Amino acid sequence: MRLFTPEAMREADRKAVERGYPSLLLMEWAGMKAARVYLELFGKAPALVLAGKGNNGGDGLVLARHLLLEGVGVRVYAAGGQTGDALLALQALLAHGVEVGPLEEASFREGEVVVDALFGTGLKGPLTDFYAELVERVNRAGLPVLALDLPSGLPFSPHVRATATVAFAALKTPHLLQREACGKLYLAEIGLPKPLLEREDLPEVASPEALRPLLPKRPLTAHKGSVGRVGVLGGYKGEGLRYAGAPLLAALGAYRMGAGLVHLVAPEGTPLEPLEAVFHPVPSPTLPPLKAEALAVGMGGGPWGRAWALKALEARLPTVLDADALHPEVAEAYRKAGVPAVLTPHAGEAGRLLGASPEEVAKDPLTAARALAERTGLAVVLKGNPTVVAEGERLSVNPTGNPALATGGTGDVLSGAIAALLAAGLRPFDAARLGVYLHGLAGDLLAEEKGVGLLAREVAEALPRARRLLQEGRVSPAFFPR
Ligand SMILES: NC(=O)C1=CN([C@@H]2O[C@H](COP(=O)(O)OP(=O)(O)OC[C@H]3O[C@@H](n4cnc5c(N)ncnc54)[C@H](OP(=O)(O)O)[C@@H]3O)[C@@H](O)[C@H]2O)[C@H](O)CC1
Ligand SMILES: [K+]
Repeated sequence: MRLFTPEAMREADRKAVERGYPSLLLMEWAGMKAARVYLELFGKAPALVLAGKGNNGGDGLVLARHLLLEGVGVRVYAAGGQTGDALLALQALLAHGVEVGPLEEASFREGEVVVDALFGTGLKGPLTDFYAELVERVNRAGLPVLALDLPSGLPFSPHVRATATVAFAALKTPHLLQREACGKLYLAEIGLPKPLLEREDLPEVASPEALRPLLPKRPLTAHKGSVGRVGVLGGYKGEGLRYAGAPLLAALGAYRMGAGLVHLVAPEGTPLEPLEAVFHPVPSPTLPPLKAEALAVGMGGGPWGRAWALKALEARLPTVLDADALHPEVAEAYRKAGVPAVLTPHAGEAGRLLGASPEEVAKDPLTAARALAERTGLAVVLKGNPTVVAEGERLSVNPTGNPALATGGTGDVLSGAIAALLAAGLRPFDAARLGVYLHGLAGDLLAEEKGVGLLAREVAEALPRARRLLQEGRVSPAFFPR
């Protein structure tokens, strides 16, 4: 599944028509599928449909007709000046005897659900005047809002804040970068010829179908030395022990992602946990002899972070570099040595590596992740909402995860988990996108059970469940394709 820009989507639309596909069919499917989502979410609650004059409005007029046929009360207000398919959709609705009022007269009534069909991918700039006010009125009305294709106004402000959004044909960048405005996301297939959606040049949205084949197999003859051993190097012993738990959490993440054995190289005095690890207490950053296929480095390293990373480099093993190991000279040393590595910065750390502010990075994580991958020549996991994985030209946007994961130590668990996948033989880009996906899914499972207040170790503990769901093809998708 690819992440489209609104322009790329319009291009696909245009190409379908060039191939002879009747665009009215696309609109009919879009409106019909959106009506289905409406019924699923809001049952027979009456609808207030607000339709613009373009094709997004046309989708809304189709939806109104399908809701009417299902016995749902509809009040429809539309902009004037429809042409083409949108005009046909209007005529079809009028033929059913539905009154369509001018948008200027739209009013909100208690108990109604607003269908936002004002603007979709055709918006050319921020809304102003009448439409800016209308969008603010929608938001102030306090009614549930179902947005068609995109909450109107995105990617600019002001924009509608929807309860749910039905994306047509493919997800578009605002769906993931401005997810807050979209509410619950649905993806509706509307009959576009498949090849038009296969755009290798666009970022991938990580999907269960794409990731499942990457899961490391575990043969009957497996033993702890054959499924991937991980070395965790981190921690700091200076003014007191700071973040002493970080390397331990990475070790847990590695075990829970299926590592056969985890070596824990940490400062003397670090608690000897988890019991299953092989402990190497050291006075300062060193690389003791250990049998491993991958390393996770830097967690809780404080001022030792750089030293840990440069010592670890001597092993010449695939390595996850996190937190205090994230320095430009470290990245450069790994690139020069040709050692495969995965950098796992958050926006602040990525900003430090790129010479940009955290806000700039967070605003456009796709560009930032790509720039960092290009600059370092390494795989990059840019953690955030959404988390973006980049390597060379490839970009993967992760759909799993939720704000409950914003708690100390979850990043350490992720480092260990990715290292376990590297140790099992996955390439950096694949280990990164699979690790990120499962880590987010583990967080989603927990958030559903417990809400906010998770502990990082619980996220590690939920990894096997997430992995099994993916393995067995039972992940209920973040967006519901239908
Ligand atoms: N993906 C698909 O294959 C299909 C998508 N469909 C739906 O169509 C919309 C896109 O429809 P389009 O007609 O291209 O555009 P919109 O409906 O989003 O909006 C176009 C109108 O908006 C006006 N406009 C543009 N910018 C502004 C602005 N800043 N302020 C006010 N008005 C603005 C524009 O007017 P112009 O006079 O400037 O041209 C248009 O009138 C897509 O999102 C889907 O919902 C199809 O239904 C099925 C196939
Ligand atoms: K809309």
